[in-house]
Order: sequence, then structure tokens, then C-alpha cells
Amino acid sequence: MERVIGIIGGSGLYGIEGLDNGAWVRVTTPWGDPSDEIFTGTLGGVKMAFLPRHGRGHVYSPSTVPYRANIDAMKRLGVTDLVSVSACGSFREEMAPGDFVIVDQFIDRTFAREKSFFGTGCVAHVSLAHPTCPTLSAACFAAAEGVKVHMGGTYLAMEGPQFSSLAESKMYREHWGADVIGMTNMPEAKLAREAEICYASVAMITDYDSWHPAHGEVDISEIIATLGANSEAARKLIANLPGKLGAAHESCEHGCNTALDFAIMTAPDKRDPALLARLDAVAGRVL
Ligand SMILES: CSC[C@H]1O[C@H](OP(=O)(O)O)[C@H](O)[C@@H]1O
Ligand SMILES: Nc1ncnc2[nH]cnc12
Repeated sequence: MERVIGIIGGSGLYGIEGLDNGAWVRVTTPWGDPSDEIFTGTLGGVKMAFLPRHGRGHVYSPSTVPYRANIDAMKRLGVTDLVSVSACGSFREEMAPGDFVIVDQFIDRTFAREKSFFGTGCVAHVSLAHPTCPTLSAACFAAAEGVKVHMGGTYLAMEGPQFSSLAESKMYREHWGADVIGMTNMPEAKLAREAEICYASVAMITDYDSWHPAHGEVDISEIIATLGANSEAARKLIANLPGKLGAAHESCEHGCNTALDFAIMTAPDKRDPALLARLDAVAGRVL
């Protein structure tokens, strides 16, 4: 299958440069409009699709990002490999502002978002034991240049938009084993799995949240300054990805592309035709 690399750019990353035949395209989905148009083109002969998660100009809050439309739109564009780039706080001394973490686990504490494409009339349960794709994650690690990268880490997804209290920050760090915190990778990772797209998360550390006695509270100006300093490393990683992955996407050996094989529970004669129609891109392979 032809590889298409999708990038969802988070806070501070609203566009990418250097694509051949680059153009912003409007994609419509049965789940509403994505956060913005999607910038498509090729890099080193590999197709790319870039979507700013919050929209250009940072329009959507973490709670109102249209996650389902974003993932559906990527699927419609043929995206096989989806890389999330996000700002995050750190719970670990050694994971310092400026470093990147290739996240491999999540704790989902979000509660005010649509988290599934499925529901009444077509119920499905996919595995999320390993929410990120090891192959794509390894490629992201290899593509990083000029930045310290930590391979593996647990990302706590909070609802926001306010940052955590000191008590929450200490609980996540000392008792829950979280390494980093952000507001957007859930339900994005869950939806990518339902859409059978390989997903990797590159978390750019911007702060120590509020637990660190020497660093005080999270401060948005500190976050923006660190993001500014880091955006070049993020762009470099994205630019190097096609070379690490190549133009052909073999079926994922970790099962990302076959997540729906045994997931759908609803009997064929009980399925809701209206919901099935909305699932055409995401689950068309098995419906
Ligand atoms: C700019 S600080 C808080 C904001 O930044 C992160 O966004 P993203 O994950 O899209 O990079 C965080 O999750 C919050 O939404
Ligand atoms: N400390 C933090 N908590 C939640 N989201 C963040 N994004 C960047 N820093 C963050």
C-alpha cells in the first residue's frame, strides 16, 4: 500500500514547509469539519498531510478540537501513519524542558469529548493495550536531530483548559506513574486505533507542570518561549521521517491496520444504516 504520512501539529506548530506541490485542501467528513484545511504534498517522494490540531490561529481549545473529524479526514486522505506533535509538561527531573519524549502509553483523564466512532447501532471494542505503533515510534526516534529524545513515556491526558493543581500534579507523578502531561492526545490515539491508522506521539516538553519546587507554577509565556525554541527540531524530525519510513506501507506487524478484524459486536441485521454510512472511511474495510 502507498504510504501517506499524516502529521497533527499541536500548540506552536501550525504549518510545515518544504513539501513539493504543497496545497491546503478542504476535507469534509460525516463527523463535521476538521480543525482546519489540511496541507498536502510530497516530501522525498512520500505523500504527506499536515493538520494543525487547534486550527491556524489556535481557534479550538483541547476540549473542542473536532477529534473525530480530524482522524476521519486523515483516513479519507489515505493516511497510513499518523504522527502527533504536542506540547506537554514533565513529571520527571531528567525529562527537561526542550527534550522530546516518544510517548508509548496514556492515562486518559478527559471526560468532555466524543471518544469513539462507534456507538448505538454499531458497537465495537478495539484493543488499546499498546496505543502507539512501535514501528512508527522508532522511526520518529530515528528521525529526531539536534534534540534530546526519550524513548517511551506515559502521557496523562487531562481535560483542561486550566493546568493541574499542585495536588493533582503530585498525584499523577508520585502515585500514577505518569511521565508527561498534556490535553490532546486522548481521544486522538483511541480514534486513530479505531480507524486502523498507525499512531505515534512526539511530546515536546515545555515545562515541569507545577510539582517542581525549583520551577514554580506552569506559565504560558514559558511554554510559548520553549515551543519557539523547539519548533525547528520538530520540523527537522518531520522532514527526516519520509527517509526513515520509505514510500511503501506494509501491513503493520503490530496489528494497527487490522484493529477492527474482530472488534465489531453488533449483529449485521441490527446495525444502524445511518451510522454505517458515517463509518465508510474509518471502518469501510470491515463493513
Ligand atoms: C499551549 S499550553 C496548553 C496546550 O498545549 C498543548 O496542546 P497540544 O497538545 O495540541 O500541543 C496542551 O495539550 C494544551 O492544549
Ligand atoms: N503542564 C502542562 N499541562 C497540560 N498541558 C500542557 N501543555 C504544555 N504544558 C502542559
